[in-house]
Amino acid sequence: MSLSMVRVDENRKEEEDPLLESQLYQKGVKHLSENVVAKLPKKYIWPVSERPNNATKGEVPYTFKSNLNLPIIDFAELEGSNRSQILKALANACEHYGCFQVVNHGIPCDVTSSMMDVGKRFFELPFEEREKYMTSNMHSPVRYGTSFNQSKDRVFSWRDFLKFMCHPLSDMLPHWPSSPMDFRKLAVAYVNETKHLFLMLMEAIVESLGLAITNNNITRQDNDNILEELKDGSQLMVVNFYPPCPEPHLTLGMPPHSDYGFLTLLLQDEVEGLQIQFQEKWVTVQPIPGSFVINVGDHLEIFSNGRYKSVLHRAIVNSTRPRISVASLHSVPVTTTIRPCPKLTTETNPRRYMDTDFATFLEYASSSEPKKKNFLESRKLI
Ligand SMILES: O=C(O)CCC(=O)C(=O)O
Ligand SMILES: [Fe+2]
Repeated sequence: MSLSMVRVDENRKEEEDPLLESQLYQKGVKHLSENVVAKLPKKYIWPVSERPNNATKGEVPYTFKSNLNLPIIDFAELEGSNRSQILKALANACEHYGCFQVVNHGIPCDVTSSMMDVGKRFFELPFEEREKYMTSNMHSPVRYGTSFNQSKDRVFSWRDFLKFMCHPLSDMLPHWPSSPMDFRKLAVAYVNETKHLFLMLMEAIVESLGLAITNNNITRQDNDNILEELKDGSQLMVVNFYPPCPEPHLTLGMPPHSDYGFLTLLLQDEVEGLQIQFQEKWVTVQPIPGSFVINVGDHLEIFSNGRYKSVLHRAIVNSTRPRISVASLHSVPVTTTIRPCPKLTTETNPRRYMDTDFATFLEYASSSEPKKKNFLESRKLI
């Protein structure tokens, strides 16, 4: 295909052949950023009200730069005499922010940096190699793609991604990319470490909800057996790649959404881009090298009967630096029903969400455009 066919002119009258043009967009933004454009193609231009605000042309759109201190949880302190204080901080973060950063989490630095590095090398492979994993099938164990849902999105997002399922590991592993050659080895180490950290965090979160968890008086009913379910639960890894964008103030790397699971463990490089909504404003999460951003997902909001809130977040892009993030999404097994924990509902605080399961979510996600917290809204009883 001749790229000149989609070269963007001054007035953004770009399309000579809509079919060729859409084929080009389907190849993703890495391809686009390497081949065309001094201006952003129309397909990526978001309505004014949804663009990153406060940015002028050519600037990196750092909205509301750093006037928020996102809670930082020192994971090592959870094991010490400060545990009850840290649990309070955790509860506060999950109730009021839906998000916190974890430092001293115990995952070796070479495991996190190798995952970032091999993710980056995957996106450096020739397109023909990456293309092998392109599919619109949401149930596929591995999926390479662009935007959010490239067969449905009317406006595209400036992101390419690689998603791979991780549970059960031995069944999933043979489907993962075989190139770069060390991809599987490094990703397995990362998957195991993040799963362990997720379970430790959930143990603390269950305790912070007032559900007994001490070794001597743990009761199955109290925590509704949730920790056991999570041990055998689903894990999805998403590597996001955001190349430099010619007009970042007009687009988004990822539109506002909440994650579906219990928690997402997000590893980001040193380039800013993640924003969370806090008190109706978009706030940039300052990367802390080696730390994880932890997002409360919809399933934890449901389990806690609305006490902990899933966080609305999005990614913005910039004109100079590529950015990578790796999200690890965790939940119960795909066949398990998710419902408010009975211990957290009372006559005066009745159940706020109806039963839901993964199948319903996947159905929803593949049939409609993601809009904010719409899925969760559709599960609300009151
Ligand atoms: O890249 C980011 O910072 C956000 C990624 C994200 O929200 C996701 O993968 O669900
Ligand atoms: Fe997300």
